[in-house]
Amino acid sequence: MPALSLTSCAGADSAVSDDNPYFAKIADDLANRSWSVINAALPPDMSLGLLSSIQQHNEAEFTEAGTGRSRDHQINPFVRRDRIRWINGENLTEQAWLEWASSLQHYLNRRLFLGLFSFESHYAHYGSGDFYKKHVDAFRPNGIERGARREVSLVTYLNPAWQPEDGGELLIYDASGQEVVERVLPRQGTVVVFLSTEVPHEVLPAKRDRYSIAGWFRLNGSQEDRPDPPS
Ligand SMILES: O=C(O)CCC(=O)C(=O)O
Ligand SMILES: [Fe+2]
Repeated sequence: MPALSLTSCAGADSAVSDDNPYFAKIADDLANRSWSVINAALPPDMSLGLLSSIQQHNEAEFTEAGTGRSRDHQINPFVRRDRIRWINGENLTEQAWLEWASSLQHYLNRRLFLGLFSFESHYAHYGSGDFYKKHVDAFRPNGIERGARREVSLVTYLNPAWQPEDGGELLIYDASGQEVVERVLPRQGTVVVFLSTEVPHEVLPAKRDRYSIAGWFRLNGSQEDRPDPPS
């Protein structure tokens, strides 16, 4: 059902200058089934740089991750246990990551007319035993909610040589949330992209330190009385 709401415009592709070979596959997958998993999609030097960047930060700089936005924000250790640190482009690797995400954003806007407006992302560290229960990253607008809703989620993994016995798999469910349609090993370079309101997913308990980045492309949340981003 969600796939129907996306109009894919293959013809526009030829006018797109980005030649990242993975972007077309991501756009096709989003249009056809709302989610995409691509192995080795992030350049290895970027994954390695991001891993060393996350490891250079003191654990004290990471905060317990919560759920819900602003006033509804809650820390709930029964739902998720990872610790996060927002990425602000403070070194060359982080800047390269933000540029990579920005070219994907522009590609998806041109191919699928998504109107993605901004991007935010954080490192996530799941220690041994940490998990994130089944959830969606955003709820469909209900006419009351204000602000820039998360539209497309982007996740990438930083651990080299992750093995099945290390746990921490990402489970992707069908729209009903009942059936697992894909199990993703959190291996360095793998990129997962999905429609934030449409794809229930879950992180199984990790059995060793699991390093990743989770990010979201948002729609423009400007209101007459309030510019986006809110000050
Ligand atoms: O790390 C993952 O595999 C997914 C993380 C996630 O679902 C989230 O941060 O919302
Ligand atoms: Fe999520």
